[in-house]
Amino acid sequence: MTPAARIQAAIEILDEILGGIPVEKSLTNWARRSRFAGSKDRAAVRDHVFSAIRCKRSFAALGGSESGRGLMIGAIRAAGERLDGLFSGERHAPSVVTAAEVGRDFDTDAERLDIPEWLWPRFQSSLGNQAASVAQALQHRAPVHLRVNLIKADVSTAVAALAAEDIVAVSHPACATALEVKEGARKISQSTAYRDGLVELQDAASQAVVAALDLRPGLRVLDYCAGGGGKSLALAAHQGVKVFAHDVNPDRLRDLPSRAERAGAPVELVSTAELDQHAPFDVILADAPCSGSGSWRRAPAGKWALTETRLMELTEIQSSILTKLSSMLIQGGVLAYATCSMLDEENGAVVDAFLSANPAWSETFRNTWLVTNGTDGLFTAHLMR
Ligand SMILES: C[S@@+](CC[C@H](N)C(=O)[O-])C[C@H]1O[C@@H](n2cnc3c(N)ncnc32)[C@H](O)[C@@H]1O
Repeated sequence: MTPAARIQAAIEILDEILGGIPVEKSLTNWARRSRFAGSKDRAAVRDHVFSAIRCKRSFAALGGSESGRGLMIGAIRAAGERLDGLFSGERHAPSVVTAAEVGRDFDTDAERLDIPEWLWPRFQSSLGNQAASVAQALQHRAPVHLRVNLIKADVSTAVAALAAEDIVAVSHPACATALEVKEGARKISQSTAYRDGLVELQDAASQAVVAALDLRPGLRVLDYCAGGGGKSLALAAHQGVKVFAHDVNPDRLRDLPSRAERAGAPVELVSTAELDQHAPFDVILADAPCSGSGSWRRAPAGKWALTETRLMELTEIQSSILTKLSSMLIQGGVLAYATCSMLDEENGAVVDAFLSANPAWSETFRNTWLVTNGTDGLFTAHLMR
């Protein structure tokens, strides 16, 4: 496909997404009806689509409309590139840009920074003078990080195994097990290093949330909101630690047994009904459902889907999870609260409200990771009674 044809494909996919079709579904639909597209074409179209969703407000302003075409015109203007070679009207290329398709100046900072207008004041109160740089970081794609699975390999062995398959990875400062992939990211899932369980795809700050726990042999650890199980596997990579994985939606745990098998990291799945018979636990990780604001680079549609009402609902769910889990911990155990959000309402405010309502509890650790430091944005706090 020519560069112009890739843009035309992105325009069609974006129109579907703006019409309400989920991002991955729309990309898959396009790939199915475009058998002529090679893997490089698919990757390039995907990059166009994700970039346009991350920057939906600013590209729409620059491109003159919130349509697939407007977003792609805005993308090209934002990159300072010429439109005429791409919007040529030739075969498979988008039609020539008309005089009506003019861009305009940004109305607000939130529009320039691609944050929903209602959210910008909260973003500023959470992040202070870092709000603008964090919002700018969210306009760009996330790096690819790996976790070295210490059950199978040490860091240098994993780096060498990846290098043998033309995947260049270097240590990331956020966590001792974290690697940042510099070259060959698209080869990871087919690589022997990945298939043999030497490495897992996992953001460095997600690894750091687990590394912040003092995990010793013999501890019984519950990952209460295990989801796909990324953190369960990181927990289970600690020798002698017994990991129980739970999720209110058991479907989300579906792939965890095969992932645990590949990693050589035993994890026991626990249903909601079985929790009481396994309690109390020494450590509970509550990686709570949240806005996902710390991972909006990877899942940018979430940035535009979030509403004030949903944010309020999430904070209520977060608080209720903490309250529920506080009765499942041994005396002297650690309740670790975590989110992949950078909004104070979901982080410090939830923990502070819990501590005010439960004076026997205290906080022993708190940290926030911001996207400006090259990881996803995450928060964690350790609570003890
Ligand atoms: C942030 S995700 C977990 C991500 C996962 N820990 C990981 O590292 O990949 C939050 C999870 O919480 C689950 N969840 C939502 N509401 C819940 C609730 N009330 N109790 C327990 N889990 C819940 C969701 O199904 C979702 O899988």
